[in-house]
Amino acid sequence: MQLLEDRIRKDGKVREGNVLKVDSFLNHQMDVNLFREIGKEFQRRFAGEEITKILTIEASGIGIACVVAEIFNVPVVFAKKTQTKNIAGDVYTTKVESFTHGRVYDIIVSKEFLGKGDKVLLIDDFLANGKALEGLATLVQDSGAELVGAGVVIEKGFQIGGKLLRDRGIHLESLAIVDGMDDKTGEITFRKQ
Ligand SMILES: O=P(O)(O)OC[C@H]1O[C@H](OP(=O)(O)OP(=O)(O)O)[C@H](O)[C@@H]1O
Ligand SMILES: O=c1[nH]c(=O)c2nc[nH]c2[nH]1
Repeated sequence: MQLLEDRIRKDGKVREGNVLKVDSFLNHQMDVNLFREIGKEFQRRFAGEEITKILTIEASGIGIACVVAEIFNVPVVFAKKTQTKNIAGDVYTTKVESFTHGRVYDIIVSKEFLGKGDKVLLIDDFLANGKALEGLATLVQDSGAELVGAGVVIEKGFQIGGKLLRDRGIHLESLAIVDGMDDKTGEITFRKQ
């Protein structure tokens, strides 16, 4: 998606440890006009698919998932990374290693909000090692819902997640795939799609 690649080149910062910092428009401050264009692009790429629910994971997936859910006119559910009193009880749960927090979370979704009959599109801001999306796919599977596909805003194509998910046969759409980035020069290379 050209608009997104241009924005990453303009405002993205390459950091040590394979981190691309895009917090001025994607996952801290959020440019909702850009989000709307991203949502429309997901709508185009998943046209013809029946989708009844969007599923994401806190925290950084929530903003973009809400805009996508509005465009698809379906509810959005986010997996929580911490057990809270008001969600105790019947939950689907699995372990996810967080890329930026450097720790493992027991993520949870209430059984009330995911189950048989749901046709689920996963949405997230980033795909790196694939832990977050794999965890969400596991929750969908455990719930008996159908996994329609996964949409991510930025895939770091030099990390393993995209390959793992595509090898599992998941319909994955990444709006920008970064194939290389250099923290010394700041250079970012995108995959031609
Ligand atoms: O493909 P992966 O290796 O799983 O990386 C992608 C995940 O990493 C980030 O979450 P993270 O837990 O790092 O931070 P957040 O709490 O800001 O969402 C991002 O929001 C994705 O969910
Ligand atoms: O802001 C971010 N930059 C990244 O490179 C990344 N990888 C996973 N999650 C991420 N979030």
